[in-house]
Amino acid sequence: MTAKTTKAFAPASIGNVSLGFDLLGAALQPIDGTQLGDWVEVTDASAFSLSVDGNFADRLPPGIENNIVTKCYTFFQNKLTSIHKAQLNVKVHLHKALPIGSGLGSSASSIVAAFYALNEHAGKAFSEDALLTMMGELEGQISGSVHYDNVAPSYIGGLVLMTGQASPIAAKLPCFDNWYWVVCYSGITVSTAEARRLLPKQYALSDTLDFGRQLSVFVHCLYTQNETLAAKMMTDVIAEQHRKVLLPRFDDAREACMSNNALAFGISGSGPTVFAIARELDEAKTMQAWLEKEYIQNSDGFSHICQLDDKGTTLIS
Ligand SMILES: Nc1ncnc2c1ncn2[C@@H]1O[C@H](COP(=O)(O)OP(=O)(O)O)[C@@H](O)[C@H]1O
Ligand SMILES: N[C@@H](CCOP(=O)(O)O)C(=O)O
Repeated sequence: MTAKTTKAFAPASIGNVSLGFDLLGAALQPIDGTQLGDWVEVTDASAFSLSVDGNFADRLPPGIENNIVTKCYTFFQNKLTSIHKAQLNVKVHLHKALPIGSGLGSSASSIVAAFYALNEHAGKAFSEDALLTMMGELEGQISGSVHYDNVAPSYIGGLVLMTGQASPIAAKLPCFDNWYWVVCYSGITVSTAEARRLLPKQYALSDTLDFGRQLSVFVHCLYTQNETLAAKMMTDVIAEQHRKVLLPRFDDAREACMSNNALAFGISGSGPTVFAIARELDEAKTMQAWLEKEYIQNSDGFSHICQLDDKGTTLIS
């Protein structure tokens, strides 16, 4: 008899989306069909083990105990035992396709794929919010504080707003179906935890007023489909000015994309990936060509033209 196997794919994501620090995130699907994200496979076995492959597997910390997927398994198993008095005897395989410290929600993608596959394998033992809480907890262990703006979109798909409540933790928003999201990973590494330490502990009242105004007007625009006003709200008063020092050629990249009709441009998560929004595919291609030539720093870098991935995490075969 063949052992039961469950395999889940979790897409890359843009945290913050410029105007929603820790509160807004978007899941990505390259338009050329590339699978931009990690997958995790769980198979019945007598004892836990973790194997890893994929383009960025060799950049993971050595030792399976240091891989976030092992920590996900332990965390899930403890919850399963304490709440359902059950045991999940499995081996786990991680396909690491997303570069680490890239600003594309790399750790989130591994975490989400792992929890999703474990939960499906355990017969959907936990609800969506219970599982999302676990994902946020593990993401917090990596970055130093719990934030859902990568795990939530990677899990449920689309453009997602965090509620700050235990249930629902996240709400999917409408967006503009015609938008192309051009992402470019420069190839260097930025630690999310370190990029968070760069931020001030307190902000000026004027910045907090701008933050609240921008996010609320943006959400209004999504529901009224006012693309022009929505795009005007997409600037970052919280993180960009403090983090862009870590990103060589960030200002040049903004200038190049905006002068090619980008609706918005910003840092994806904590960077170094940047994103630009284009209304037309030929404009997206022009921005991508510039970013590939000028923003990428080494052979690890890449760029994709994406749309929002509305499905989020899915089972794959
Ligand atoms: N499966 C994994 N995927 C990504 N990072 C992992 C994984 N397991 C452990 N790590 C560690 O977690 C940290 C992730 O760093 P972080 O800057 O948060 O990356 P990202 O922003 O790409 O999620 C790194 O220190 C990395 O070595
Ligand atoms: N809101 C977080 C998002 C981090 O995203 P990542 O992809 O860089 O891990 C932050 O800005 O710190």
